[in-house]
Amino acid sequence: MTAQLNVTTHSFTDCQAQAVALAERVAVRLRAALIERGRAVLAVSGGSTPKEFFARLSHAALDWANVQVTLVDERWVPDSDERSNARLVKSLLLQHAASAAQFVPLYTGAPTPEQGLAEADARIDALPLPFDAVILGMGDDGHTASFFPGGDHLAEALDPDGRARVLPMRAPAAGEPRITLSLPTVLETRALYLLVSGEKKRDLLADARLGLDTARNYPVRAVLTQQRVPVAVYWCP
Ligand SMILES: O=C1O[C@H](COP(=O)(O)O)[C@@H](O)[C@H](O)[C@H]1O
Repeated sequence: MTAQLNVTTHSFTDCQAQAVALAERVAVRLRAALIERGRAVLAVSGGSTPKEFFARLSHAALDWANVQVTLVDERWVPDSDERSNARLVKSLLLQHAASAAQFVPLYTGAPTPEQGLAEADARIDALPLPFDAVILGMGDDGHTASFFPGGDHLAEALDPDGRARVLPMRAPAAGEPRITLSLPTVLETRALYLLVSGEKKRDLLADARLGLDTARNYPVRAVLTQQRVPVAVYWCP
């Protein structure tokens, strides 16, 4: 018998509505965590898709001083670089009400992610996991976090029983070297969201979920088929 897949999809007619809905959902999650535990932990992706979501969430009325925000993955560049995911988060999410949040970067300033790994690992280890919410994105090649097709640490990163919290990642399509939370770390969360836009990504997700043809090998399939945490896909055209 095939196990029931753990994925629900929320489709929106436009991307503003998607961003508003996800920001409201995540704010509810963070507020609940603040009431229950006095603190909240959020991990977000970079790239271009979450911009509007970040802008919306930055205005959420909640006790941001007790919220820690980190990244699902990072390009190994300083935040002065336009490719930096930390730069994106600082410029769009950690603004307005959310400027009081504590940001925990993955980039350490070491020359390579391999050399910065121990420090990045210690930063994640110091967080009061599980995360209250993790926001994933997805590239056109089926990568999510920095789980890139052909990545040098892909198998280790996707190992459901792997012990590494963070891993370096180098891949032909990744551009610069990366650092990424491993799949088990991504799944150590009370809520998991996958924020995507466009018909191409919608079709890619459907193929990956079903394991059709080449989509069988898309790294995002590991997230869609795991049974640890329900996945809520937020999609807009
Ligand atoms: O490189 C990255 O790409 C993915 C997807 O980005 P998008 O531009 O297609 O939205 C992102 O989720 C990841 O965090 C980032 O490092």
